[in-house]
Amino acid sequence: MTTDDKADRTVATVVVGAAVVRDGRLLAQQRAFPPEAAGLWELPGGRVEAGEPDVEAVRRECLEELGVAVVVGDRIGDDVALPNGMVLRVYAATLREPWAEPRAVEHRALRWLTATGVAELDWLPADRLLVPALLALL
Ligand SMILES: Nc1nc2c([nH]c(=O)n2[C@H]2C[C@H](O)[C@@H](COP(=O)(O)OP(=O)(O)OP(=O)(O)O)O2)c(=O)[nH]1
Repeated sequence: MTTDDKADRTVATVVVGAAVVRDGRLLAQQRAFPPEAAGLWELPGGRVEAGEPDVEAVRRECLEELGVAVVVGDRIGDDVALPNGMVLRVYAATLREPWAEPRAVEHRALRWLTATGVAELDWLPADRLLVPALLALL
């Protein structure tokens, strides 16, 4: 086995998050499970599948979780290490149809946040580290 093979095996799984902004507000969603995360807030997103480009994963997760199509923009902030060995990587996004209304398909609630709301929300720990980068979008 070469050093490169070993490196490939240790690449962390990426969880993509979408920082969807409309009219100066950021979209956040409240987790319904697992019990230790229920009630905390996160960005729409999820695990990138094998061979899937990050941008495609952001589009897929937004369709699955919110029922809306998004246009994916720049990366936001740095990758954040998650406790389970994965990394959270966030991309800016906008609704492809600005009038579309996202729905909480798998989550407890959705909220469009002002800057004050972003600063004060009960985020998952990894997302809390991204708050300065998220505020810069608003
Ligand atoms: N989607 C999302 N996951 C986050 C964020 N912050 C954060 O720590 N996570 C964690 C929670 C989970 O451990 C992991 C992704 O979980 P997920 O349930 O969204 O992933 P998934 O859609 O691929 O779901 P599944 O296959 O596990 O059912 O990343 C965030 O802002 N968005």
